[in-house]
Amino acid sequence: MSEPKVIRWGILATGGIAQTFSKDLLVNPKTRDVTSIKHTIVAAASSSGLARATQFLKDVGAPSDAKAYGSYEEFVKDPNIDVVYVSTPHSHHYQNTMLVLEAGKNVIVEKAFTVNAAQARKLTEKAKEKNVFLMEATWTRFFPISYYVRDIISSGKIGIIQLVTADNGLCLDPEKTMADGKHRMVNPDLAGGALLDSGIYALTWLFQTVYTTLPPAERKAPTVTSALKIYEPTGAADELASILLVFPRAGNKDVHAIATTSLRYASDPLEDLSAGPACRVHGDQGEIQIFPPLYRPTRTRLILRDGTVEDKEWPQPGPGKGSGWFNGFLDGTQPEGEGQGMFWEADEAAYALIEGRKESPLLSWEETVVIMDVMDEVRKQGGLRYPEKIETTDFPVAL
Ligand SMILES: NC(=O)C1=CN([C@@H]2O[C@H](COP(=O)(O)OP(=O)(O)OC[C@H]3O[C@@H](n4cnc5c(N)ncnc54)[C@H](OP(=O)(O)O)[C@@H]3O)[C@@H](O)[C@H]2O)C=CC1
Ligand SMILES: O=C1OC[C@@H](O)[C@H](O)[C@H]1O
Repeated sequence: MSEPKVIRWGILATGGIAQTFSKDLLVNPKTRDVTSIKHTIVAAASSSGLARATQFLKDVGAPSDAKAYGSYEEFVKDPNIDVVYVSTPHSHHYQNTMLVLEAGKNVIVEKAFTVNAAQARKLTEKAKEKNVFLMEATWTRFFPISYYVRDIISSGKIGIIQLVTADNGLCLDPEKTMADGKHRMVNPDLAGGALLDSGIYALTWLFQTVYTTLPPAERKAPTVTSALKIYEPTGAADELASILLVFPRAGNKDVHAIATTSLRYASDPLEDLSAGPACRVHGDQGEIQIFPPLYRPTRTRLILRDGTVEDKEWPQPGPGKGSGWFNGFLDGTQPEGEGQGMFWEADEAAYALIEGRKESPLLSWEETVVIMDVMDEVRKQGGLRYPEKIETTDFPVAL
């Protein structure tokens, strides 16, 4: 058997999710039956200084020769990096990713991809110009459970899709846990709010079931009707979003799709799945249900009109090596004995690099831009605009 191809990662920013992602990168791929590739970390950069980057590399167990940088600008010049993972707050994605692209490097960017669609378009144009790989790192798309759900729909098992509902509610108690308003979840300067942070997962399920499952030529952007509730303590971030999308389809087969998201209620209040599914894809022959949390679901139920009921569990493989941020990320809990699941998106990037692809068919540049267009429209209808310095497409801008 040939040796696995090693992909050399650079980590831009050293916060919570960067730790989880980096630890997942270093999980042995054989634990998920992947043998053709392997990931390593060759560099990390922190805007907080060299010491922070050095400590980060130690904490995540990176190889001892991985290089620490105290500035993003120096880091992007490192010739040893094959691909960069950008994990700053939403507000910074555009500036940081443009910096990486200008340096001619491949890059994946945490969700939400950018603050707005204009920024998303600029980044895809730049990736095209530089002929490099670019992908929104919405990890859930690349889980085996997502492949399964998309396949169920494409196979026609549940018939013609009529309606999809998806809810991602995070019960964060923001006035208590983020009382000073500086946390990225509620801070307007960091493009905080439910929509961009957790609403993206509800939208991900709508899009990957209704849009991604069609051949690209048949995909049409949806119309948007929505309501937002503003989080009053910080004034310019949303705490609740309700979105109705109508996806046009030929032959009177339009699909209605509803996404809801919140910082105050949980999709699964007892965290035991007793609240039922968080996403339901209704076809005229049955439905596929996905249980919460929608950012990291581990259970599906298929119900067909012929009486079939099929429950499936989708535990994440590999050791639980992450820092434990999900299920509320504030209490540090994580399912015992499970991997986090961030390695799937890294694998997707690795395959693309090896095959010379510049984007992922599971989340194309075009689809990312359409999703950002939807979020722009929701913010427009809800009267939510962030500070100009993070909405701008000017580059470089110091934030
Ligand atoms: N995929 C997933 O499941 C998750 C994704 N995310 C996404 O990851 C991104 C980061 O989230 P998370 O890791 O929780 O955030 P953190 O606040 O924990 O980390 C963000 C990091 O960005 C860097 N940074 C640069 N400038 C700033 C600034 N002005 N304010 C704050 N941080 C700054 C800092 O790193 P440094 O000092 O080293 O430069 C900081 O540690 C977001 O896009 C979020 O939506 C978050 C959680 C889960
Ligand atoms: O991306 C995310 O997924 C899990 C949540 O806990 C977190 O708020 C969010 O940023």
